[in-house]
Amino acid sequence: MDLPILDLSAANDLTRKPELLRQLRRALFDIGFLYIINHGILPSTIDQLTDLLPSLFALPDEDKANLSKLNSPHFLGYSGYAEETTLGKQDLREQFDFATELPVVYSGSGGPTNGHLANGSSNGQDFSQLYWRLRGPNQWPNLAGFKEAFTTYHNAVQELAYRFVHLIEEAFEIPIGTFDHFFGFHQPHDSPMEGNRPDNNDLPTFLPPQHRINHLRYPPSPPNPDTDRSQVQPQGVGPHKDSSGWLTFLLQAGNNPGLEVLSPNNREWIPAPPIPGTFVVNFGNAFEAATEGAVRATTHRVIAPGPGRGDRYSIPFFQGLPLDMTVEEGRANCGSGYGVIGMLGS
Ligand SMILES: O=C(O)CCC(=O)C(=O)O
Ligand SMILES: [Fe+2]
Repeated sequence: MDLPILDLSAANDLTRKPELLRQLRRALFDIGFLYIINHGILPSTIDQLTDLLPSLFALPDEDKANLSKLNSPHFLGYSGYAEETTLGKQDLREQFDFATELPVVYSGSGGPTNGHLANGSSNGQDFSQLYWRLRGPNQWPNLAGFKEAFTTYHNAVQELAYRFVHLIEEAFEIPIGTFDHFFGFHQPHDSPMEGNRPDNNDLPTFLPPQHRINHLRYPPSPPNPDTDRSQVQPQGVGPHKDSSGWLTFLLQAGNNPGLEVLSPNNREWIPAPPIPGTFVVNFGNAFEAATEGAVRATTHRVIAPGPGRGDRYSIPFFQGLPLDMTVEEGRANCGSGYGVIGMLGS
């Protein structure tokens, strides 16, 4: 089984669009993983960021320590090689985690005053729940051009993500813009795209969410005479579903393979090698919950490069959701309001 490759240029061509939407429906319900090509992001936007990855990871240890995620209540920053684990086993990668640059809103102990954003504005919202601590600014590395390259990339993938959510709505045959309010767009005209949801008046309002963008380096594993079979395939990151976010847009930078996707019958690992000009798209746990399992948050893993290979770099963009949104609110939009996605998938 190969993963489908969807050509997003068909979205602008009325003769090709129906087939694109059919492919998208199949991909959503069958495997939950796909590639997109002709996605509209400029190669220069991608290259400016990926060209900086070797220098980012070559920063002195002291700089990395200063940027440690442990310094950040928002869990943004650096974590060192093999410091994180999946299923009790070390992930053989190091990473810098960044996110949409946003001010602190948390108003519990140590945060700004209840109901006031850190920039002084008040919207009457209660930000005392601990989960609001997750929202806040980045720790920026001292690396010329990085913040600018990151910000340009962030904005471009955010726009792609919202455009892609609209395509999913079309594939589900629910009104375009149904999910817009998850992303802080309260009226269709707030949306960067022309959403046409009929009636938004009764919907809860949310702050625009924070997207998280991890920058990952998987170094080649050293030659290992160990006969332990678990060492034969070094764990870059162990089998998991994406927990933070709605959709994931993964950029595999360079040509080092390693990503594998669990097949629908849970019996085999399907390789998802880098394909130039593409992103890999998959769905997070929240999407699975909101569609009551109709769209799967598919398990995947990364095998770290073997001895003698180069570093593998990748950049997953986890599309954020409002921290105060409940599963019921997610479901209400997928189900009773506009058509039952659970039934579409069955
Ligand atoms: O590095 C990759 O290709 C995938 C990483 C991943 O699945 C994750 O960080 O959630
Ligand atoms: Fe993942």
